[in-house]
Parts: sequence; C-alpha cells; structure tokens
Amino acid sequence: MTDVLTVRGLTRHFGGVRAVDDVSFTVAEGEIFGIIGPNGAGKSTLFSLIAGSDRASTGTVEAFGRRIDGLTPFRRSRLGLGRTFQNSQIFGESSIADNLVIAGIAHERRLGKRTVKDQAAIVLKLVGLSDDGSRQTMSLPLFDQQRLSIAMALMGAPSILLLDEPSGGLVEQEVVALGRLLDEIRDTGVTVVVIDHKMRLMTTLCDRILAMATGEVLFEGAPEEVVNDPGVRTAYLGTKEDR
Ligand SMILES: Nc1ncnc2c1ncn2[C@@H]1O[C@H](COP(=O)(O)OP(=O)(O)OP(=O)(O)O)[C@@H](O)[C@H]1O
Repeated sequence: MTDVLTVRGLTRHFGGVRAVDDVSFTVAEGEIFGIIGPNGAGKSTLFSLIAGSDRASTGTVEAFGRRIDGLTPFRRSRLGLGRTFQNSQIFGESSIADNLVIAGIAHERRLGKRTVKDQAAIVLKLVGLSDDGSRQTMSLPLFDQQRLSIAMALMGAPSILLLDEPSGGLVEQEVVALGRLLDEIRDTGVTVVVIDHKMRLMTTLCDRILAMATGEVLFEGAPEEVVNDPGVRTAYLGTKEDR
C-alpha cells in the first residue's frame, strides 16, 4: 500500500512545554488511522502541524509524495488535505447549503468537472443531510453540526481528512452513526486520520492507532495491541469519558 502521510521527528515547543515531542508515523492510503491520548497529550497541536496552522520547531511532514511542512494551510488543503476543528467553523446566520458553498469555492479547482453545487449535493448525501440544505445552522443539534463540519471539510474533495474529536458531545447512538459515516467516507477513497477519546469508536473503526502522552508517542499498532499495552493503560485508559 502507498503511504500518503509521513511525519518524521515532529516537535513543537511552547516555551518549556513540549506539546509534540519527536513524533513519527506513517499513514497508508485508504486507512483509518486513530490518535488517542489524555487531555494535553499534544493531539490537536500535532494536527495543526500537519495542516499547517502551526509550524514545527523541528521535524518534517510529507504528503502526496512531497514535503508540505513549508506550505501554508491553504496550499496544503489545495493539495488534498482536509480538516475539521474541535470547535466548528460554521457560519451561524446562514443555511447549511450556504456554508458548503463558502467551503467549496476556495477548492473549486480540486473538483474537476463538478460544480460546487454538485459537490455539495454529493457530500450532503454522504453525511445524511440531503433534505436539510435550506436549514439555518444557528440552532443545529450537535450531531448535525458535526456532520456539517465534516461535509464542509469534504467540499475540497480531500484525499486525506483530519478529524479532531468528531464524537465530542454526541450520545451513544450518534457515535455509532458517526462511525458508520467515517467508514463510508473511507470507502469513497479518502484516507481518514481521526483524534478521539471514545475508545469503543476508535477500536472498532481504526486500522491502526497511535497513542500519545505528554507530547510523545507511547505506542502505535492495531487497536487490540494498543488497548492492551501496559503503558497506554496506565497513561490513558479508564481516565476519561472514554468507553
Ligand atoms: N498555543 C499554545 N501556547 C502554549 N501552550 C500550548 C499551546 N497550544 C497547546 N499548548 C500546550 O501544549 C500541550 C498539548 O496541547 P494539545 O491541545 O495539543 O493537547 P490535546 O492532546 O489536543 O488535548 P485535548 O484532548 O484536551 O484537546 C498542552 O500542555 C497545552 O497546554
């Protein structure tokens, strides 16, 4: 399998805090790759370094067969890196469809012959919001907000999708539905890299999981290996709203 994302020796210091400390891993095309770790482990910082909204102190990021760590977030997204945020970036006073168009316009050239409207219809169907385009986003229930955030990230037809805690605040049935959605997204050919705390979701969904604590990699492997690793268990399991 082809590797689509390679992180080597990635390090980010904030003063004396080593938020990300010499992290290396590789993600293969078509994988769902999970990242877990307790609060403050460095997961969101790692995503920011990959997506380009923050710069590493040292280390490299390669995607699509080239170094991308010197590029702006916009250039990275144009190459095919999509991202959702922990706090969604939805524009409150417009409709779901308007939000998708805004998200799509910047990426028109990744859509080939498809128009932004075509792409919006495709992603709305995929996330299960086909009948909801005209709804205002102001008071959307949380699961709809999460699905809209994912839909917005998909407007750029990404090859790699980075998801930061998509299950945040969801109830159990919604978490199950989210898992199915992420599987479907992968089935469309998108490589998924997901940060989340919900262990049942992560162990059923992910092909491989990277566990972090205090900026460092504790363990990387298949879900059953990760949850049985003594270091991971001590640092993380059972310490959060994680079942
Ligand atoms: N801009 C910043 N300035 C200073 N310190 C920061 C900054 N961003 C993150 N940190 C610190 O870096 C460490 C890692 O934070 P990060 O948000 O990446 O962790 P996380 O694993 O995503 O946590 P959570 O699960 O709570 O989102 C923490 O100690 C945090 O306080």
